[in-house]
Amino acid sequence: MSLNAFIQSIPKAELHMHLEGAIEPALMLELADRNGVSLPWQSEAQIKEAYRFTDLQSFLDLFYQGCKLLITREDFHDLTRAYYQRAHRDGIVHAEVFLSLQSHLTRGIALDTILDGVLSAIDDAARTDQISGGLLIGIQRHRPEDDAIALLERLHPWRDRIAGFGLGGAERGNPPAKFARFFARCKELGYRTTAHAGEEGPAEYVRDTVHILKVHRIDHGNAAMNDPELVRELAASKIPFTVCPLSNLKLNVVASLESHPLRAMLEAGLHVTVNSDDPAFFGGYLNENLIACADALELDVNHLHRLAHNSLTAAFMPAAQRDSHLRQLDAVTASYRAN
Ligand SMILES: Nc1ncnc2[nH]cnc12
Ligand SMILES: [Zn+2]
Repeated sequence: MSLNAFIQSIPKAELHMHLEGAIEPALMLELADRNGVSLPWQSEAQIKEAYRFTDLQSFLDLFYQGCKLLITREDFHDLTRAYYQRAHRDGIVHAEVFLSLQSHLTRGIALDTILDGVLSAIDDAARTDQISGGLLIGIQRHRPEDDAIALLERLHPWRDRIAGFGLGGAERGNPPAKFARFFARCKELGYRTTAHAGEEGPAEYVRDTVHILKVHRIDHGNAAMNDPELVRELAASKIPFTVCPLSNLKLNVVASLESHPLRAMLEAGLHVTVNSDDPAFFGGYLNENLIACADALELDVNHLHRLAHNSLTAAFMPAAQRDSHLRQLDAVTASYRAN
């Protein structure tokens, strides 16, 4: 079995993927047609041509444009279902997905419409493909903290269907401390939390995200590597990092995949996982991220086993289910090593 086939065959979790970042060009055209929304592009090739980003903000501008195509329950359902079908083909056994609710609510789309569409597709995936899912509500950090708190309270009736809350959007100029009250309230209500940190922001943002927001996971976290003392602390605490290599490449967070910190993060003892972030925009789903990193960073079976193991233990998943996937992972890895 080749290393790429091994990557395909191991059970793994994806923990950092924005649903609106999974709108493939073909679906974009279909949604525009279905909803009578005009697009500046006529073909899939033209859409792909537009995906040249200079930084995070240049990408977010397009990401928010794409959000406007999502209007009906079916739109949210079809997008979510398409992602889970693709995840299942990649050998993903559990996927937690971010939803940028505020982008849809502020356009006047009803909360019921959005959540029914997404949650029904997550249920379909569990029933049809035995892939478990989790919905993470992604708060946008350029908006006021009070809006996030109001949304948190409004979501109370769905509390049993929400796996956790995250924080994304433009990092520079929106430091973690801006959301201290929001994350304290999440904690009071018993929610799991994650936050993007150290993607474009400095190591200090990663430290504050852990110390002030007290999140369960860090999304990205690359900049932590600029602070050796922080790395030692985060390695000891075993806090998971959801790293997104192809995203980092496309948004110029790294100059090349060869210079990506993923391998150094693993070797420093950080609890690193690999994820696709916005796969339709960045040219790769989870396996493509893993394969590209294996190539560029010369990862071997031990690294890849560790990454899959980390993804399963970092997931917001019941222990019995996690342990069953871990046993399967060890069995597949042992058989690969034996051949
Ligand atoms: N890579 C990213 N960083 C911050 N916010 C995002 N929203 C969608 N993708 C994102
Ligand atoms: Zn992200």
